[in-house]
Amino acid sequence: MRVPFVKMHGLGNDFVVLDGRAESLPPIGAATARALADRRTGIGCDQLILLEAADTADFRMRIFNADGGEVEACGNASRAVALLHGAAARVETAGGTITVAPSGSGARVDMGVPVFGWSDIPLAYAMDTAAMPVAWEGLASPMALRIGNPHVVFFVDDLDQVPLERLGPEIENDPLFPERINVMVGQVTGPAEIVLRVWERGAGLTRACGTGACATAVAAMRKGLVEGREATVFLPGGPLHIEWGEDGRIGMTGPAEESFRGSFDWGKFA
Ligand SMILES: N[C@@H](CCC[C@H](N)C(=O)O)C(=O)O
Repeated sequence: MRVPFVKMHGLGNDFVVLDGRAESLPPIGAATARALADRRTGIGCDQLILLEAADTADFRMRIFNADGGEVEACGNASRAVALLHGAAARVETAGGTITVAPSGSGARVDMGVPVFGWSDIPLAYAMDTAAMPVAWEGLASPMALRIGNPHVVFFVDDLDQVPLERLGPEIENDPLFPERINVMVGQVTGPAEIVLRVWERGAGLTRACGTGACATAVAAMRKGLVEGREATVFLPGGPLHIEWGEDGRIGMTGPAEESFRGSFDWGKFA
């Protein structure tokens, strides 16, 4: 059986998208997701995205990291999926229902409301999530929050000095984070500008993370590191515009692109 796929990306954070909305696909588990995501022997991507029919939204988006783990949210894939769908839509995810709307060569996504409670993120024990009393070498006093998925955000004076490829996996897998965590390191470079590097849970260093950009902008706003409630977050793959409305909801606007379409032999990956 051959299964069609669309290869897409948002700022270089890349996806294999399988569309099971009209005709359902065979069940996908961790091993299949890992095999498809493998850049040497599969199609290759940071996340595998599965679209399914839904009862209470226009459709459902399921997200698998390159390590095979199914997770709750993916900001960049939300924009890619908006482009693929071609119209505004309510999209059910494991992290909550989001609203996507194509805009120019990308999309705006209503990412919902951030969550700051330690047990909701979750952390292993109670602490102040706005200034956590923890450090990994020079990375200290981060903020933890949930944007559908869990993030820990550090701010530093010089991003180039941070060995994220070494500290990222250490922090991701620290017992303080029972569901592991996405690790964001930001440097504020202007009244509404942040430069961000990303270590993603289950995917490692990526060129961009949409939920991570939202988490970092909200953390900077909460800490008073930027002025107002809008910021541009510059990732290795390019910028995202983030607003945090007075109603508590986060808006994310940025590009997405289709790279190519193809099909694969299901039996090879099942
Ligand atoms: N690339 C994504 C986030 C994907 C999921 C994340 N690695 C997790 O494990 O929560 C984005 O653009 O938000």
